[in-house]
Amino acid sequence: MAEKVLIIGLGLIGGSLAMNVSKKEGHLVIGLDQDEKTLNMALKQGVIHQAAKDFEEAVKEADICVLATPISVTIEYLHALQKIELDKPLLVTDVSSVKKRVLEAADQWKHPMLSFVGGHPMAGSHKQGYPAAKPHLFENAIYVLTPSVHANGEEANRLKELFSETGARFLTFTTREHDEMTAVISHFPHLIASSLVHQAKGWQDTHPSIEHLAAGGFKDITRIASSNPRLWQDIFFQNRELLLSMLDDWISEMEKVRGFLSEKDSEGTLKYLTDAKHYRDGLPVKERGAIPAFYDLYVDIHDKPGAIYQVIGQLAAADISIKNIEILEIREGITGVLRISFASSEDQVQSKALLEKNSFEVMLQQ
Ligand SMILES: NC(=O)c1ccc[n+]([C@@H]2O[C@H](COP(=O)([O-])OP(=O)(O)OC[C@H]3O[C@@H](n4cnc5c(N)ncnc54)[C@H](O)[C@@H]3O)[C@@H](O)[C@H]2O)c1
Ligand SMILES: O=C(O)C(=O)C[C@]1(C(=O)O)C=C[C@@H](O)C=C1
Repeated sequence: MAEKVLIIGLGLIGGSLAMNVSKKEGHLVIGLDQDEKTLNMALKQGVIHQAAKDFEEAVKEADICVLATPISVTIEYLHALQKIELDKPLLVTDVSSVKKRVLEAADQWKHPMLSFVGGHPMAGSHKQGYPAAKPHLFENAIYVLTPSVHANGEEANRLKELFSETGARFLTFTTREHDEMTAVISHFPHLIASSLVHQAKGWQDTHPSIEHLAAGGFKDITRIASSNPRLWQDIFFQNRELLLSMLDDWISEMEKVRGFLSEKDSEGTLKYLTDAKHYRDGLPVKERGAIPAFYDLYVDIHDKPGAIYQVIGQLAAADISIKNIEILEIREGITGVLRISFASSEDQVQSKALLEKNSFEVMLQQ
């Protein structure tokens, strides 16, 4: 069914969703953003069909409204929506990383025309704004739906249909389940990543070379510390109670690790690391989220001109398409590691065989 879809907030997430919705036959995408440059860019690129000037007018025109603004702003919009006189039904959804207060606001609605199904695509980036948006951001990602008390299954199905071009997989959870799980696998890790960066920064004065030693491991684990601080401050405060309780658990966990080291408990330490490795290695890899979505190969390369070209040139000659490429670690005069991601395991296995035939050292991760 053709729908008029209003997307408020055309940043990383809203812009990426708009790129998918505007591909759908017959759908009219209306964009609204406080940043005029963003709005103009999206309009110029055909990602939205109309730029709205007035919230109330745009809401009255739409069949579906997607709130893709910072969480506190989304909650303000939810309060504002119930004051608008509508003469046709409006299905509202959001993309917020924390759901408790969002659903509290929507559950309070007494408006006969309004219904709400919360949404949260579990994919993103440390980058922000419309320029970082991309249509394939949600490919293979989990897209969590959290229906409000007034919503029915049909409304969730309308959203699944609306976002069908994203390639995401939909799962429904209660608000509490969602907020607990995202606190564990997204919000708390973010807090730890920022604290690790602070720890390194603290050692910088006494060890000025420390920044040059920050290689693959540190960069991998702290990438998310480069995200938009304002957005994450909002997320931390929206999920404050759960994060406080997780900080207490973490402090006891660190006491346990401290005990292994102070007691020279090598068996305990080995078991701790082994258990973590087994759990981490068993996490699903074909979904986006904590673990990359693609099929990865790790290729050892030498630090000399043309080294990377030799690898990708051979894959190109064999007509194998690469989804992503990243230099994980390369130090002057020493070998580095190239992480190449493929969309299918066939491409991954074929590339491994090809590169090994040409004397590259390759490790496969599935
Ligand atoms: N960044 C991620 O990785 C990620 C992933 C999933 C969900 N989310 C959620 O998505 C939402 C947006 O995050 P983002 O990363 O896209 O941020 P962003 O900064 O890239 O985009 C936010 C957009 O909202 C606009 N905006 C802000 N206030 C507005 C207002 N009052 N009216 C209209 N437009 C306004 C901004 O101009 C900007 O274009 C947040 O609620 C966040 O929790 C983020
Ligand atoms: O990839 C990243 O940079 C992200 O932080 C994405 C991430 C995550 O924690 O996985 C961040 C917040 C979201 O609500 C969903 C996804």
